[in-house]
Amino acid sequence: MNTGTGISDWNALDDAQRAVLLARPALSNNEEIRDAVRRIIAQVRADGDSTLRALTRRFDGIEIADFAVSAGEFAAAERIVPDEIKDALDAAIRRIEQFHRAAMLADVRVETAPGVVCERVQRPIEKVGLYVPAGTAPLPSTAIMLGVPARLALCPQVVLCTPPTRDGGCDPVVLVAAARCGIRHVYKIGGAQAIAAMAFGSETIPKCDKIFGPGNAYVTQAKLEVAQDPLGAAIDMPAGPSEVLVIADDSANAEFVAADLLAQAEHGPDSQVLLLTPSRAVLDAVATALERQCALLPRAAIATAALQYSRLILVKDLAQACAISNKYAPEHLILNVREPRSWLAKISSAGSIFLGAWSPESVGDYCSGTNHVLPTYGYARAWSGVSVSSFQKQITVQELSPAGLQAIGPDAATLARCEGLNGHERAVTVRLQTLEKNA
Ligand SMILES: NC(=O)c1ccc[n+]([C@@H]2O[C@H](COP(=O)([O-])OP(=O)(O)OC[C@H]3O[C@@H](n4cnc5c(N)ncnc54)[C@H](O)[C@@H]3O)[C@@H](O)[C@H]2O)c1
Ligand SMILES: N[C@H](CO)Cc1c[nH]c[nH+]1
Ligand SMILES: [Zn+2]
Repeated sequence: MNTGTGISDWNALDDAQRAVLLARPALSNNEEIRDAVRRIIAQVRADGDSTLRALTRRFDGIEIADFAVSAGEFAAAERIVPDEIKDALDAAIRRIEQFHRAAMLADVRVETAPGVVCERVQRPIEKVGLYVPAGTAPLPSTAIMLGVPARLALCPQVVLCTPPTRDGGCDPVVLVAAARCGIRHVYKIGGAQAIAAMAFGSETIPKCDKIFGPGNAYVTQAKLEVAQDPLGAAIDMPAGPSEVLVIADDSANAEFVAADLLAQAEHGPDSQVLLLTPSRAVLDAVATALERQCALLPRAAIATAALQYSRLILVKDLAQACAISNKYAPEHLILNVREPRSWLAKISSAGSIFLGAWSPESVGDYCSGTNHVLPTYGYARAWSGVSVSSFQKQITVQELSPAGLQAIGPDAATLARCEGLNGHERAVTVRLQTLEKNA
């Protein structure tokens, strides 16, 4: 099988060629996707459930009478799913919960001047909507990556949407995973239409304040669209087609590197995987291993399609590799090099980092404890992956005693005067004068 993955020498390319090399595949037909998604959102807003049924017929080829998963379906899922899978889910949930709990933001209380107390408290987002992809494969792991932090944040209303199975049901492992996270409101609906339903509500699907979760280019575009609408919903981040960038030195095992690249390539034809290495021998060995390993995968056709957008790049040294990686800002970065931790400080943009030969990206996808819902498309330059704080609002509080106001009020009055905002100034001075009179 020809995976079609070309090898490029970074230092033999001009800036335009380098930009092409680092371009994301899904953005090339973005306008078409955006227009299609806008039409879907407008239809769902206008006609609710009846449009959701029509779109599910069109895009998923399924006739759905009731989107809501019944108690009977949850019970059947519990019976069908083998213990081995339940045990692995439970172990993954334990580790994800352990890490996410430890990483929760603490409340803050600081006295910034005598009698002036500033605080930060946290409150859960009331109504959250979780999207669990299931186009090419149902991803129960995404249900726990979203369900665990939602539960730790104590969100009162959690709904989950996921595309229907071919027989009009819901993937049983997704249901078991959802139930283990305390989620009972699950709807069989996928794609941009699911995002529109959670953002604006329909007869069946409740409107949510914030929508979480990854998905294909349609899902991601829909999230971006509803986030811009004041009547829509906030979103966690644009978490689109999966990406991995591997930086390898000459100590790297080419079989490991190829396996890591294919693990993300198999997600979808628009996944993107990159290798940066100063070792020509590693590049050649990985190219050969990719061909051989890809042919063995049940999803070889998908992985092969993704490899068309993928890059094997020869670089001058590891410092140059880190600089290119920061520019690309990958969803996942694997540092398969001799002393990986010594390079960590050089990395400024990545969704999640995997250090050393024994840290495959797959463990982050399932069960190491970190979250796998991460920014793609280069959004890792400014966005972070999902955490408990994604499900919370941080609210600041301040409380001043009379002495506190006397201590800082004059500064506020001076700055208000400087901005020509006399109303602001008066709100302070009227109190200071009262205190003086009563002194
Ligand atoms: N960034 C992350 O954190 C992260 C995590 C997990 C998965 N992912 C990515 O999520 C994606 C999952 O994609 P998927 O397709 O398997 O599942 P999906 O659930 O995102 O999308 C499937 C839905 O897309 C809709 N659809 C299909 N064709 C359409 C069309 N032509 N027009 C409009 N809508 C259409 C259908 O309604 C279908 O239900 C993959 O790209 C994977 O790489 C990303
Ligand atoms: N790699 C995906 C995020 O890009 C997450 C995932 C789920 N299942 C397997 N992988
Ligand atoms: Zn994955």
